[in-house]
Amino acid sequence: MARALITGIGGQDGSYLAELLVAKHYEVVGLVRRDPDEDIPTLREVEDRVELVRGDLLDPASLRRAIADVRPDELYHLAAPTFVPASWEDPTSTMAAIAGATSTLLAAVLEIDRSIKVHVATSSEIFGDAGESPQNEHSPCRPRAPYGVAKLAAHGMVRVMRAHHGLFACSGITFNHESARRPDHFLPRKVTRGAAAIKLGQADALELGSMDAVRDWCHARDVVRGAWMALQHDEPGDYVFASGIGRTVEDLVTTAFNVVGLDWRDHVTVNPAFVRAPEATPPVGDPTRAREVLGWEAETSFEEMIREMVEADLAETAQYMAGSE
Ligand SMILES: C[C@H]1O[C@H](OP(=O)(O)OP(=O)(O)OC[C@H]2O[C@@H](n3cnc4c(=O)[nH]c(N)nc43)[C@H](O)[C@@H]2O)[C@@H](O)[C@@H](O)C1=O
Repeated sequence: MARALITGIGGQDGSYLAELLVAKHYEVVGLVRRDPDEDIPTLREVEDRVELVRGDLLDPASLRRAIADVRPDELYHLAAPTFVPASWEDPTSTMAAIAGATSTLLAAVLEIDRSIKVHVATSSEIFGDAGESPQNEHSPCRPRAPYGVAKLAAHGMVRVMRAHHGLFACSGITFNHESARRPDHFLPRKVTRGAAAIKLGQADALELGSMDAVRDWCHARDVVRGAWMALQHDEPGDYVFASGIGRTVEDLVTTAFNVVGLDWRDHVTVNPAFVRAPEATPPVGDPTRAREVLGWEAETSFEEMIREMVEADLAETAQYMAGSE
């Protein structure tokens, strides 16, 4: 039985990956920052089938210990701070938690067991003002925020540890990926939750930022399947995981409000507090390499994903309303 260690198992991506690996009969161990005995709602489907160990991205010894104790065949490094604007508030700990932790894990693999296959979740934020769109694995990288700089350092560490030491290490350059497990400070969940609340009379307005910003959204389930596929290939490599389609915030809002049969124009207002500096290069991914080398493609369409999220939020809001009656 293959054994996998997932950092960030309690997050959106970690929980979907845990479900995938459990279904494939892996022994799954997850690294969590909090008390492993605490309830982690995202892991309800697999809680009896995964083991949790404690570790903190800012505590290198805890990361090394996890590798040494678990001795996984495959390491999926997904844990990281993820909200891009927050990286401006504390660039130093952003670098430590993303670039520092990735270096620590790769060095630990080298020292403890260099046969461990490693997948590191990086990000489309490494491209920033790339000057070309869509972006592929060879596009220029000019990140625009400390988060992207830190992810680019992590991506670079994967590449040099692979080239210099021959580690089986892969960087998954993931564009935006979503689900009903996404926290609602990210746009898609904020919109689907807002549309559900408005539909059920729990709110009447939704404040957003830039309506014309472009993103390439796909489902988190698809992205984590790509991570697994990368580690099953004969050779390690880097892959863009994306739908390949750019959509605006307005497209997303329209799709979500259509699910509940409302016109977003009656409810959405722009709050400058949520507006970010416009991007010169639209972040849209070119997943050709993942498709040609791994046979990967996004299976859930954008519309299906948004519908799934809105329906989950309608159910959750209705449950909350029933509980507070
Ligand atoms: C690939 C990358 O993907 C994610 O980062 P993100 O793209 O910053 O995600 P988001 O959902 O916060 O913003 C998406 C877009 O939506 C615009 N937008 C408009 N109005 C609101 C608004 O009200 N809230 C938010 N959050 N965004 C808004 C906002 O300006 C931006 O253009 C993370 O997973 C990150 O970890 C990662 O790696």
